[in-house]
Amino acid sequence: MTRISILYASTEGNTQSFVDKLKTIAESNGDQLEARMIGDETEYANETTPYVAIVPTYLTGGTGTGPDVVENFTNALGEYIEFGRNSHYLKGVIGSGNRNFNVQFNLTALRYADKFKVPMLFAYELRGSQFDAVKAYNIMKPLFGG
Ligand SMILES: Cc1cc2nc3c(=O)[nH]c(=O)nc-3n(C[C@H](O)[C@H](O)[C@H](O)COP(=O)(O)O)c2cc1C
Repeated sequence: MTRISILYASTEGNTQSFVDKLKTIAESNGDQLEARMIGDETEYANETTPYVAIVPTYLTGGTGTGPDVVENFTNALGEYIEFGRNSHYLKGVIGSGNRNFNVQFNLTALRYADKFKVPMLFAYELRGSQFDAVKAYNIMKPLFGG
């Protein structure tokens, strides 16, 4: 049995829906998936075991990709990863967004991967399909020894 650990942000429920799909897939494979949502109310804590971050994209400002871009709603997750030694346990980032945003698609996850020097594991759109969730699960599982 593999134990997969996820920290995620979800403002409108799409990422929550994707995480729920991942949980069902993990359970049907005899694995465990622990997922914690990180929001403005979350107390900082020291992570002591590996995890993957799943983050949607909410950006405004400038050209969308330059230095003047502003991250909205998902900052709490980024700050939580920055806290203490938490970034040392981050194994990679899964991101989402809406392709209507063109070059800004999935940009927050790309920015996190760059900032924390971890792989950008997988990207999907909105709630993600069952196929997306299976792919993401298969990419994540080996990172937890599975
Ligand atoms: C105000 C706003 C800004 C957004 N900006 C982006 C963006 O820059 N790039 C992108 O790919 N998706 C963008 N999206 C789409 C969201 O990332 C997408 O709907 C995502 O699934 C939301 O996840 P959540 O429901 O878990 O919060 C934006 C959505 C909103 C409402």
